[in-house]
Amino acid sequence: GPLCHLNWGKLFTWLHLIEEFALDICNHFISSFCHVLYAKVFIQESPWHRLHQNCVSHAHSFIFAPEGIRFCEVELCRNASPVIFSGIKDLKLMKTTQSGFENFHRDKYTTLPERRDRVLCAELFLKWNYLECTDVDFDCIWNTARECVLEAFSGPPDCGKYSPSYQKTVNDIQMLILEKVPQVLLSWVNIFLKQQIQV
Ligand SMILES: O=c1[nH]c(=O)c2[nH]c(=O)[nH]c2[nH]1
Repeated sequence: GPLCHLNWGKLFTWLHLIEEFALDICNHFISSFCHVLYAKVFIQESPWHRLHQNCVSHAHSFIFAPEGIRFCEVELCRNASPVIFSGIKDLKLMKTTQSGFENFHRDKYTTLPERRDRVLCAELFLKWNYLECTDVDFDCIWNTARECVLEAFSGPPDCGKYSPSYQKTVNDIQMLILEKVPQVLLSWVNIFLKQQIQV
């Protein structure tokens, strides 16, 4: 499409942060074409890490790190401020204990028993947007948000933290992000259960 006509070499020299790169692309289309009123760009990183054998970097082999994929969505309307979302997807986490599902509403159709101990294996998706889009340290905020997820999901290393439902954990993650990252306006968090092994 029209992207083929961009000078990719030049664009890549601007590529420090995916959020800034996405905003550059939105600005490019809005400023280049007067009939373009709205632009939306989605970018996700591919976290390939070079393999190491006995502390020697491999010449050509890489491993895809499943540490969560960083992405952003930037929306820009002509004559308006951009809306920037940053997020983490495909973050796989597991708790082998300290997870249950209890105290949920029951009716005559409910068959699911309450659980006080189960293995919770989950894939997380989260994104957030910003109160202000200027002078934002996107890298630092992304790392802090990720630490909030890991901390709220797992609790202290020695004893952990009991989760009575993944919904409660979603809420804990969101509360911690709002507490630790004042630049965040709203956050969206989803936990998809992958496997539930009842204990
Ligand atoms: O934490 C949980 N929340 C649910 O809503 C749910 N539903 C289900 O089958 N297992 C679970 N676990």
